[in-house]
Amino acid sequence: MSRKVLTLVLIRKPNEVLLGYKKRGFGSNKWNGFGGKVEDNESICEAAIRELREESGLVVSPANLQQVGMINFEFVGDPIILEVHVFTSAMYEGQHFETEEMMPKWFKLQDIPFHEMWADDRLWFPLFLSGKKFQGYFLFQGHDVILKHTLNTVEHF
Ligand SMILES: CNc1ncnc2c1ncn2[C@@H]1O[C@H](COP(=O)(O)OP(=O)(O)OP(=O)(O)O)[C@@H](O)[C@H]1O
Repeated sequence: MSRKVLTLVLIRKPNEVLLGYKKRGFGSNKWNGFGGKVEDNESICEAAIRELREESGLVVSPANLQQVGMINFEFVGDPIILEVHVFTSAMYEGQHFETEEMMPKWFKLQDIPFHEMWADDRLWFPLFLSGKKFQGYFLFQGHDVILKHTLNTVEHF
């Protein structure tokens, strides 16, 4: 088993969250936060900020980035575990814009499109939205079916 470290950033307003519609690559045609692979020369936080900027145009400073989750994903038949570090910020600069990879859009919390998101999101978003920190593990069969999972709140990262 090897690991790939990824980031996921969810920008919040009191009653809204910014999601991006992924137009290509892994998780395409799904709404998700902004993120991607951590490169060799950067920290996980640096990668989170870079991916957010590249995919949405928004800029967040390290002081405003809070880690809220850590999730390990395993796919049946795939030896690579995805280790996703989930961050949030309520402070940002810039205007979001559409990029080659993502189409950003604000969603009211009651209108989050879970039916067009990764199946795990429906399970952990409620923790994130209520301000809890969490750690999870999901075993997927294909991209739609969760065979088993664990999800626990944690005090801090
Ligand atoms: C399985 N359940 C899942 N649920 C929620 N989110 C998931 C996820 N699995 C992956 N993610 C996120 O999807 C993005 C993929 O990023 P991905 O396109 O692979 O990265 P990156 O932009 O570096 O790739 P390219 O440079 O285009 O190859 C990245 O934010 C990652 O955290």
